[in-house]
Amino acid sequence: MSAPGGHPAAGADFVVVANRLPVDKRILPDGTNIWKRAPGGLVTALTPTLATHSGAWVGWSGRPSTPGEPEDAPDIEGIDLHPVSLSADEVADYYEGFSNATLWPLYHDLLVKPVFRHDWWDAYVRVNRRFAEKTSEAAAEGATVWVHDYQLQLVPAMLRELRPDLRIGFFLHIPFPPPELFSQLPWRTELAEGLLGADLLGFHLPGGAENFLTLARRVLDAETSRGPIGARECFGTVEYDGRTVTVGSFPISIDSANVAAEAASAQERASQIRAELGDPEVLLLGVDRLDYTKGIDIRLAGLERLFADGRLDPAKTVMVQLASPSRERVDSYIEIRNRIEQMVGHINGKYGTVARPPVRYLLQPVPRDELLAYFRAADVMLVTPLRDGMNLVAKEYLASRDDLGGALVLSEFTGAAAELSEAYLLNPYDDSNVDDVIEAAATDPADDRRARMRVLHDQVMTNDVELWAGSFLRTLAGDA
Ligand SMILES: Nc1nc2c(ncn2[C@@H]2O[C@H](COP(=O)(O)OP(=O)(O)O)[C@@H](O)[C@H]2O)c(=O)[nH]1
Ligand SMILES: O=P(O)(O)OC[C@H]1O[C@H](O[C@H]2O[C@H](CO)[C@@H](O)[C@H](O)[C@H]2O)[C@H](O)[C@@H](O)[C@@H]1O
Repeated sequence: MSAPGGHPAAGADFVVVANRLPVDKRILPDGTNIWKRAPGGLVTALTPTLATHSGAWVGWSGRPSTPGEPEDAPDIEGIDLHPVSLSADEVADYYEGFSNATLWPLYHDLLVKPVFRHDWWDAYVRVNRRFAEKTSEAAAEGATVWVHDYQLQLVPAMLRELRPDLRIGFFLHIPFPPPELFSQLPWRTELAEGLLGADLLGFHLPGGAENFLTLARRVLDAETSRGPIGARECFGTVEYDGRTVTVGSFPISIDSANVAAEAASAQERASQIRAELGDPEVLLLGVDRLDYTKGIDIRLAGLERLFADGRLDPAKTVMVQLASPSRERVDSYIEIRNRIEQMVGHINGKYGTVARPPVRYLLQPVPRDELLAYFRAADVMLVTPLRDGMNLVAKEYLASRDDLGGALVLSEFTGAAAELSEAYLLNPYDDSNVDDVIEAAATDPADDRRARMRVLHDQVMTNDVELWAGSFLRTLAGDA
């Protein structure tokens, strides 16, 4: 049924559009489907907000569709889900290709060389259009639509063309690079124009927002504001196509109160984990998607040097690395996996005993309650990315520690470092700094570590995901 304007009368007033639905579709051996809540930063961040807004979510199920297969549309935790189908070729070209072998490395400091392919770009345009059309069908007249992330940068302009009645926000979850890097893209003009279809463009950090303003001036010759941007304040503007687009910084966070409560109830399991690991003097922990941006190799190399130099004792130290498989068919992900597994084997072979390898490595996601028990058990949390938009793991660790135990080692090259200055900050490109900081976090007096944790825990409890989503949506509504 359509409203007078031709838009769905029963559509949602608030629609989230993201590459992934907040669930994964799994096919059981008997051929039936089940939907499971998916891991990942965006999903974790938005689920509580959507549940309170009773909105809709447009996204991909995480599996390629077979031609002709109808997509079922489940309703999970009060959210109306609208699946977008991708064929196996589109998964290869749009998701693994243009999103994760072109844009991802380009936006993460060229840590690997981006691949520029016209057939991938064509698939990106086609899939973005499909998302825009699906969103247009799901949104009620005058609805607010919140588009997310680098996979969907053309959606704001495509959607505006289809539905000028909508209020459109866009948030980028990864860093926005300096114009010097972005300008390598053969399709830089199209992407910048795609983003400017939004009413509000959000970035984690002021630096990302300022990079975008510079780009709009250089690539589109647009008129922009020039003053500094602040977190959740001092917004910038771009005048484009007869409209004013607002640009701002909104550092994402987590559902802190829930994480703290769930982690406190995992204390018994945390003690059990330490016992299972042989009650080490120092328990170091890493939790990441297996991605070359995360610096898993950086922390392993640091650990080996600390063992080699006698600064940490391999008989009394255990490092647990929980890695979730990610983008497994992309070459650079295959390479980093091989490298990490070779390093783990090398350290255990050289510094372990048969009964007690110092590194315990898992390549599978663990259940949420188990993850929180690991946070609660760890003496030192190692977050060492070479570049990371925010890093929610760091914030989850801090929220988990209402006992004020533990210590956070945090790379300066994460978005989280901008807010968490009491962490043990390190430069992952400086080997001796890596070693010094990990050693300090493991051996500093308990009172010093506790004092840092008190500030950091409070910081994350105050700046939670409600503040992030609320400040973005108020700004989008023009109420900021
Ligand atoms: N349940 C579960 N969640 C995980 C696991 N590994 C990572 N996560 C979650 O995935 C999210 C990762 O977000 P973030 O650190 O921002 O990095 P991203 O992977 O680049 O989005 C966090 O909410 C983690 O708790 C795992 O093994 N199990
Ligand atoms: O969907 P995947 O390809 O499996 O990847 C998972 C998510 O990874 C990225 O996360 C980013 O968003 C986080 C929340 O803002 C942020 O903390 C982190 O620094 C980013 O890397 C990606 O941006 C998401 O789209 C993916 O769903």
